[in-house]
Amino acid sequence: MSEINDFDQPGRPPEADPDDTEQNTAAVLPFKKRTAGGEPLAPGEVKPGEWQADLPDDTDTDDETAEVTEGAPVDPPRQVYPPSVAEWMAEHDKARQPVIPEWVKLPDQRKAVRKWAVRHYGTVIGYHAVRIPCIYTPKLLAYAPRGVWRWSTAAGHWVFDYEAKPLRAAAVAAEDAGEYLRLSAVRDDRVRLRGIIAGLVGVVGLIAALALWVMAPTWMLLLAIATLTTTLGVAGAPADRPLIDRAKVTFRKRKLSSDIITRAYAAAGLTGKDTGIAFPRPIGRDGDGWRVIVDLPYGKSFKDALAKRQSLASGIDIAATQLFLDPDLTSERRVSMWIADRDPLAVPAGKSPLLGATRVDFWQPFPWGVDERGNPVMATMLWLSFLVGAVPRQGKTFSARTIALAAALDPYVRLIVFDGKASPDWRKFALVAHRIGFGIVPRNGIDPVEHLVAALEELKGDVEDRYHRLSELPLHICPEGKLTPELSRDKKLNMPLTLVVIDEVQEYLQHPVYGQVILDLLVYLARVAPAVGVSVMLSTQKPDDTACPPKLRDQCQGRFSLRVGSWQVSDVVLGAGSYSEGLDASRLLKSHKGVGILKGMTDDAGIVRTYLADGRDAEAVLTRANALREAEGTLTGDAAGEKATVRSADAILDDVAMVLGKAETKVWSETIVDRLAVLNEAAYGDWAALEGRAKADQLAAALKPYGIATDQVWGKTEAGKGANRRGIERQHIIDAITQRNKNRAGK
Ligand SMILES: Nc1ncnc2c1ncn2[C@@H]1O[C@H](COP(=O)(O)OP(=O)(O)OP(=O)(O)O)[C@@H](O)[C@H]1O
Repeated sequence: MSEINDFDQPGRPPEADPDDTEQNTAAVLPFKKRTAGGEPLAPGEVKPGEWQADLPDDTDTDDETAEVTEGAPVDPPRQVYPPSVAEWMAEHDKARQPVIPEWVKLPDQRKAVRKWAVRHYGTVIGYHAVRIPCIYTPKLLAYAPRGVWRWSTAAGHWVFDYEAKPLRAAAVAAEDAGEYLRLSAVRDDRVRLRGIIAGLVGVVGLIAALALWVMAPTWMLLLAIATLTTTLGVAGAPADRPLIDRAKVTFRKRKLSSDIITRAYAAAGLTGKDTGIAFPRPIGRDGDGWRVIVDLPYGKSFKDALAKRQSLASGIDIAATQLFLDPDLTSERRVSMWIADRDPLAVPAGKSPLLGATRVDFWQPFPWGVDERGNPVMATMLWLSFLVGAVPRQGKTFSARTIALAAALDPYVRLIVFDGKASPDWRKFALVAHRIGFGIVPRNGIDPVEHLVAALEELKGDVEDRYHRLSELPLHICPEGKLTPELSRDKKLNMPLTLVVIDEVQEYLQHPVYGQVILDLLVYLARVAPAVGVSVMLSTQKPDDTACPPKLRDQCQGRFSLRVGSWQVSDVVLGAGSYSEGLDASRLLKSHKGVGILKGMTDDAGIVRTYLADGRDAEAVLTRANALREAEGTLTGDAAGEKATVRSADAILDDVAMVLGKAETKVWSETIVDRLAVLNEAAYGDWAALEGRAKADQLAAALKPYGIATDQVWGKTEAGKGANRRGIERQHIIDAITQRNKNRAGK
């Protein structure tokens, strides 16, 4: 009887018994168990991915006659179904390489490869050209004598049949005279023939050398000497020291194996003793890195792997910035890893291709950057509002500006640009912007904050008007009730695509007087305006609830977060739940300038290394955009030198003060609205047309941002009369105006 070995595997057919089972011919020795990594297994431990058979309790060894009962296996062997034809074809489709590589088809990539080739080979050629006279030539001259010696020795050995010498020596040692004489005769014949050949070659060589010396032009003689010296120098060079230096450093590129990945998952605690990871697809190269698909043990999820990202990177022995984890829609336990050869985010994407563009169609996606693998990322601002957030100096302004530059190069896009920080970054947009303002401090008689409020109110009116007009247009012109490229470019309709850019928006939102008004207007525009071709792009270094309230952030479908301080802030910019999807902008490093995580612009979310357009580039583009707009007759508003005839947003305070008599301490709201309509029919006519309470509500809403209450307490002062009516105290208005004037003076 043979012992049952612990390593017997289920599913493996039983070995046929040897013919003579009675005879004890060999003892079965138990092997030491070993893990995949070669370590001996602890007792009871199982190799990952293997089943351990539950053997019947064999303690009753005294009972020699006990029979092993055969029954249905607890875990029947897994059935492996052959792939269907569709699966087989899909698998082969995936594996097929494109006939023409992608980089040949895409002009951007072609250009990049061309530039790289010129740069790379130019450097290599230059590197060697410098070294030819001062390093390579002296080395060749030094090695040439040894080359002469090596060649002549080799020629001598050949002529005198040196290779057969050991055979002759062996015949002598064996005292085999017959064999020795036979070998000597062969050698004599061979030496005679080879001597003649060598002599002829020598004579021809000498004649050729003399002919060259006497007849050849100097350049040919020099060339011949250089060739001979180089050949002799190469022949004489020591084998361990290269004659030519390397012009490039070879980067560390290790081959990844499943053992390394298994080690990493075990080190990160994602696999247990009895549970291993599986590799549904072979590990393969993907761009400048490796693509590894891993199935975690049952019960573990992508989130677990994400939480252990640092440990996984350490287990693979790479920097955390080289490891990218993506979820897989087919299974919660499947993790797709991309392991870059080196940190791809520290490599800038380079200059924006827009710098060379003469014009852009803003209805089409435009190049904004590249992803971590160098694939182009196209951006679009159609039908969405966009929020950019980051800590300072990471490239927030530059990345938003590249989008605004694309808009500037489409002469039919109206631009409204405000920069809360008044930095030089946006100044040149004055060449094209319909409305523009810098900072929050009034200069040259213009208050940029009031200008912003007026611009947003103007835009709000425009948006409402667009909705009315689009719904009135016949279906064949406006099929979905939405703006179309044709409609947006029809100057008579005056409904161009509009991009509102507000950099450092928190400066405006925290403004003591207009902050609330601006917030309300932006919430309205971000929510309602994209459908009629008006997009809002906001950027902020303070995305928190006070500086940029959630009611505004939540309206932004598109989000872009460059480096932030923590994953919580990253979630604030990118939207709640982004971290659990693997999107965490706090992982980005300080050196990752212009790099961020994009979400919501398209179906895909991921890393974008934005293209660079510096101040000078931006100026060149905007000068071109200005000329383009002038030629197309689309230069409007501030850029066209138009004086904005806008009422300041807080004009309501002055108007109310004006309609209150000096002796009146308190006046009913309805009365004030009626008087306002008389004062300025265009501004307040609609209010006066409202019925009863609606009139008072309208006034209350307009005065609320300035802290003026139109309260019911008022009603109680005149016993019983109009207790539920509302009104205004004159003193409140005076206080608000005083405060407003103080704020203005303090700016
Ligand atoms: N795409 C990019 N590629 C390379 N470098 C970039 C890129 N974008 C920005 N930078 C670098 O980062 C610096 C900071 O950029 P930017 O002014 O846009 O940052 P910011 O986040 O707006 O800073 P702040 O909050 O101070 O305004 C730039 O001066 C530039 O050198």
